[in-house]
Amino acid sequence: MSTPIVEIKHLSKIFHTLEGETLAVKDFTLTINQGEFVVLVGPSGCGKSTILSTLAGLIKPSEGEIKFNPSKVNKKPSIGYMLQQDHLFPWRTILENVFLGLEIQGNLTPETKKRTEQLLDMYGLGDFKNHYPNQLSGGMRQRAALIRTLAIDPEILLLDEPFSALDYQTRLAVSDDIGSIIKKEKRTAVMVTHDISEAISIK
Ligand SMILES: Nc1ncnc2c1ncn2[C@@H]1O[C@H](COP(=O)(O)OP(=O)(O)OP(=O)(O)O)[C@@H](O)[C@H]1O
Repeated sequence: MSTPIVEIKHLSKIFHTLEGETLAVKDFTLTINQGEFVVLVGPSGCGKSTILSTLAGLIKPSEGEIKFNPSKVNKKPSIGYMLQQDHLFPWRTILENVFLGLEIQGNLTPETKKRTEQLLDMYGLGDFKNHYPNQLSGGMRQRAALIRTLAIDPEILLLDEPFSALDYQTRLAVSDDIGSIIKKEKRTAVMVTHDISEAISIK
């Protein structure tokens, strides 16, 4: 049976700026089940990033509510957020980059190090762990960015147009690649994109 991990109910968000008000999201409702891969597709400016930022807790809804783990008395799951650019630090090796989230959490232990190195090996970056980001292709860097996000063991992955910095052909190959990693790791994921072919290639 499918277990809901997030319930978004009647979410609306209005941004107030000096120029006026922008209704970024209007009455959005969605239930996401454990292990589900949800892709939200829509044109630029339709409010996709706002939905992700609200899910991540970075901004507050103007109306509506988000319930996490409704069956476990609203326990907030850990969330990993992957952005449009890979944001790997050029002066750190791939290994040092994928350890970053764990370091920030103060959770870089022999066990978490080992698990992260296993992810690099499993997903074809084991031979590149001592390379620097500029020595890797765009697709490999994006894979490294995903492994950095997975290293902190998030219950929900949020992906904001994670392939938009890549050229078209690489984008389709990498989205397929990243989609299968996320499924293999049995993660719940929410991805937003304006590109319908990208959404379809995540099968
Ligand atoms: N912090 C903010 N302050 C004011 N307006 C904002 C803010 N963030 C987003 N908006 C506005 O809200 C609307 C939705 O933006 P959002 O970034 O969520 O859309 P999007 O679908 O993710 O588009 P894109 O793919 O271009 O990022 C846009 O009109 C945008 O200008």
